[in-house]
Amino acid sequence: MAIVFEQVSFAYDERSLWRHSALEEVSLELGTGVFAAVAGSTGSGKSTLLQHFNGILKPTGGKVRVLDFTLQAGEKQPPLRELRRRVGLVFQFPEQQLFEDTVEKDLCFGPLNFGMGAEEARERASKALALVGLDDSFLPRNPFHLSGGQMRKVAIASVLAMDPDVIALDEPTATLDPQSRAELAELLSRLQREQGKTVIVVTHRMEEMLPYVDTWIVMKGGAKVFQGSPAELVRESGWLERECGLAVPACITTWNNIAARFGLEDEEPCLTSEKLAWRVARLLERPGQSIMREGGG
Ligand SMILES: Nc1ncnc2c1ncn2[C@@H]1O[C@H](COP(=O)(O)OP(=O)(O)OP(=O)(O)O)[C@@H](O)[C@H]1O
Repeated sequence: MAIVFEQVSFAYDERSLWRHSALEEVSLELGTGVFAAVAGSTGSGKSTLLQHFNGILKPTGGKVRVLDFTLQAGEKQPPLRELRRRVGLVFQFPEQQLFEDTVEKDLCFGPLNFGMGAEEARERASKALALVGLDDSFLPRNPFHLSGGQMRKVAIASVLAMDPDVIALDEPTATLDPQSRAELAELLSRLQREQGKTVIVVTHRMEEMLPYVDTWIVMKGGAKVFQGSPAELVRESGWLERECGLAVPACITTWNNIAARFGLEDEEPCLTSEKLAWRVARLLERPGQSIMREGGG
């Protein structure tokens, strides 16, 4: 397992009057090499959960195991430097990730900090930049003078430059244009499929990640209320939408309607518009079939 949470609780300002509980006894397991996504309404604890993956936050109750590292409430913490080399975390706001006056320095910071030579660090920087669709002309630029979308891509590249085993990203597609959003989802999927990376994405836009995700986690009020495959998510989507404020993608709702109409509940759901269109076309080829219910409903 890449990540195991055992009854993990976390409270901000734990010892003060302003104590605020953000995670409540969360248990979960994520296998090595999975593509997982974390959904849930605003304030449900997604970012707090993610920040436990590389020790930015440490549990105030329970135990977190990430790769070979264990973070346990009340126990001595493992060396965080090595944990952070192997688990890259892309923050919700790129300004939290970038601090140098050139993109090159920001991208080389991690590799240099972990002992690489200047040339290798620069190669890593250039490669990571290319992965997110930016060329070397960005290297001398000030990251704080870039557009919001470019800045986010640089923040993602700064994590990729470290070549971590686990990549955790907090709403990475926010501020990206539609094409860049699709390219990023595809890139993350490639890193998972071709390089065996474990990828975890916090997202409010479930539809973007639907074709790629193996495991969905849904948070509510600091608790994990759901973990399952895409097919299980589809089956449970009604109450997740009602009870957890989840913005269930239109293709899930459409699939559920089609599955109910044609008795396909046991079939693997079609979760992209292309697959849905193809499946509906096949259904309509059946003799005497119509997509409309009798009476036009
Ligand atoms: N630094 C902090 N100090 C005190 N409380 C905090 C802090 N950061 C977050 N919280 C609180 O912890 C709870 C969980 O916040 P968190 O940011 O993890 O939620 P989230 O699901 O990621 O929300 P969003 O979708 O809006 O980013 C919220 O009630 C939030 O107000």
